Amino acid sequence: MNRGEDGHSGSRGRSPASGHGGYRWKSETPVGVDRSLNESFGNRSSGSRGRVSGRASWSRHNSSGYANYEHRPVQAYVEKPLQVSNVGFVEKRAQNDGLGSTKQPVEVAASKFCGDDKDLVKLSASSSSKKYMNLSGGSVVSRECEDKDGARMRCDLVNRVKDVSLSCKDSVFSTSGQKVDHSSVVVDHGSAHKSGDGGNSSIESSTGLFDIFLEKTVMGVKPSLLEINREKRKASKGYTGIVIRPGMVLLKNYLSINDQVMIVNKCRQLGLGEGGFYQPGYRDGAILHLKMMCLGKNWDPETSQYGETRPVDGSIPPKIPVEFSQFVEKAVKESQSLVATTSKNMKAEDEIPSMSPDICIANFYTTTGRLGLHQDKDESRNSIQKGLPVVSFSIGDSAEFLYSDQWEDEKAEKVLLESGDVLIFGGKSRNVFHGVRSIVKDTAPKVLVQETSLRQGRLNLTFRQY
Ligand SMILES: O=C(O)CCC(=O)C(=O)O
Ligand SMILES: [Fe+2]
Repeated sequence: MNRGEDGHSGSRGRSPASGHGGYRWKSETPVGVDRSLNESFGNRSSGSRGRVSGRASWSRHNSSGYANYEHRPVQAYVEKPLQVSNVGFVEKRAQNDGLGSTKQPVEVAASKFCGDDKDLVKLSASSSSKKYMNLSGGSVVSRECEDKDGARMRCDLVNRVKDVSLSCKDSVFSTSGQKVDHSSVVVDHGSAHKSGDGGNSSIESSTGLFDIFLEKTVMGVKPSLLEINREKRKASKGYTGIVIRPGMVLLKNYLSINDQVMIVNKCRQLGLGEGGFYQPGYRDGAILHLKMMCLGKNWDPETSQYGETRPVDGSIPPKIPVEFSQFVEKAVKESQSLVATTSKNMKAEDEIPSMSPDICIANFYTTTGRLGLHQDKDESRNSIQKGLPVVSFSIGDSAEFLYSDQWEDEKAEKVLLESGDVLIFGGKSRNVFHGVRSIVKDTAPKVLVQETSLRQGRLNLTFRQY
């Protein structure tokens, strides 16, 4: 995978290029080095690369199970028949995953306007405020999902969220083996904001790993009932599927708040253990504008290769939690059935092939984080050739996500990825250039922030099959 944070050779590198807001994408290398202008290009020698110091000798820990975490079904909605604006009425198969969905038909209401701005699409179920996306030839499918018993579900949501927080709270240990007590930790987005990107928790300072939680120091402002109710309404509406382009599907509002809380808590727990969140950097000394943790296999930005250990500290990446993989496989199935309703000439499986993730790259972007245009192409040749999709979860603050067939941000299309969105790109879009232009501050759901101690910023998980 070439991860272009400030565009390291089109891979997940970073590449300075002419660009928006201090972003430069093009570099001297053909495939994407994206270094920010204020970063040092030199310093190839060992030394300060802004990453965790030292090679800790990690003791193996059992990261595979969810012994301390009880995951419960979350989809308490009834699916209805599916309708797509320019495709007509289609019966939609119910989700089948044992994660709690019902097997009733689903109705999907679609809304697409073509005004002056061609292909302006309203995401009708995405939020209470109007959100528009500029899509070329995309189609939108909005699934209205109702809970069987609205009141009960809302109650359940709050209870489940609490359960998740509690069970995760109990299972969090610092790497020194000390149990971390979060009973006194109250979310304070206000103070998180004040401390900005520089804030860190006491655990972070003692381990050298990046903590995606911030410990509260001052009593924060609690979200208003109005805000909480708005978010609950949004959560109970279900998700909206959008075919952005062949092979690329966006499932808006796909992960429920309690799924997000579970994922955040699990990532925080893993992030403070062996192979946890650290500051990645390139061989030339440039750093990525994000913190990273790999699950399953390690992706090394210095070599653009996957391996079983992380060269910078010898750590072994934690396994991908089984619940995460279930979400991914289910999301891919959903995207396939959406594609089946919209593309007449292609089999959905050809457009977005199925996959079983064995790699997850978790990125945490602080509010100044970004990632330059790049292609994900360090997976096996077979995986890339088959177009096995990359599945991306967004949690926390929203991100301006760019995608393009070319390695030029001026030509890139933009879509806002909000908390709970799942983006899938495989098949013809497997090699799409993509990146994160910016993080939109203070846009994380208040309930999520209240129920976890997530910092300001964005957690992104991209799943792949090697
Ligand atoms: O954060 C995102 O949405 C994209 C992340 C990404 O492209 C990567 O990790 O390769
Ligand atoms: Fe990527």
